Amino acid sequence: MNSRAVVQLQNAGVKLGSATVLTGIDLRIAPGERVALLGSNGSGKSTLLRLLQGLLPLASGQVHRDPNSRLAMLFQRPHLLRISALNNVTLGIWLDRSLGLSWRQARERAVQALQRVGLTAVAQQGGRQLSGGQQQRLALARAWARQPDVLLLDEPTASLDPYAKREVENLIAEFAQGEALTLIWASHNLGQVKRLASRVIYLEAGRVLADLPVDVFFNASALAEHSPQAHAFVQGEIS
Ligand SMILES: Nc1ncnc2c1ncn2[C@@H]1O[C@H](COP(=O)(O)OP(=O)(O)OP(=O)(O)O)[C@@H](O)[C@H]1O
Repeated sequence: MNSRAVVQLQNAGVKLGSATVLTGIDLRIAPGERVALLGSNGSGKSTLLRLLQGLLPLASGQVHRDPNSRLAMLFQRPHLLRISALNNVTLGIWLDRSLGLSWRQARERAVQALQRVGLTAVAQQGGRQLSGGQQQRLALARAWARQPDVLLLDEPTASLDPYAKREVENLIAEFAQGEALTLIWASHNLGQVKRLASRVIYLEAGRVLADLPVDVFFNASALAEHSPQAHAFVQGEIS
């Protein structure tokens, strides 16, 4: 068993303004895990992702990130520039000086990334002019081109139609398959969690109330025993 953690939280707490948004979070994520964050609106999923990515300071506790692991994050709505799809990816990875790529190398990698997500045909079109599903694939290409060890995704398919949802989900599954990529993502889609996750974390009011292997989480009686709150949440979602 690999004892290395890509990221670890100990008794972590986060405040936003005067509000305590995360409390007493203990979490250890090993390479290659596919961790889904579940919980109702406002339970703290996005805040936890932003904390893991290093975008938020801790109010209490500790965070350790493996210095050799590269993290990339994808948001619900992609942040794209008013330049071509190809340049959105090229610029994104060229600006990441930890990659140390020349513009030419960044462009070569961007071309490959667009091919991987099936956007070669629209490479010269404005990134913001693409459809919602294409924009999310473009953001995924930009994240993938950085060759991350850990991919953090905040409801990456939430704003997409069912077809685009499945396309983006399939790409995420492909990236995670057979590679040592660690996936951590927030989702409201239980089917997607069943399909992609190896582990499920359930949050309520900024606390982790369940942290279980996916098969245990989706076993109703086992879940009820581990966490009545998580069980009630899942029942509410599927009813
Ligand atoms: N800038 C802020 N200042 C104060 N409170 C905030 C701020 N941003 C978020 N919050 C609060 O933090 C809590 C957790 O929010 P967060 O966005 O992490 O939840 P979430 O589980 O991702 O929700 P959703 O499913 O709706 O995306 C919520 O109660 C929210 O109102």
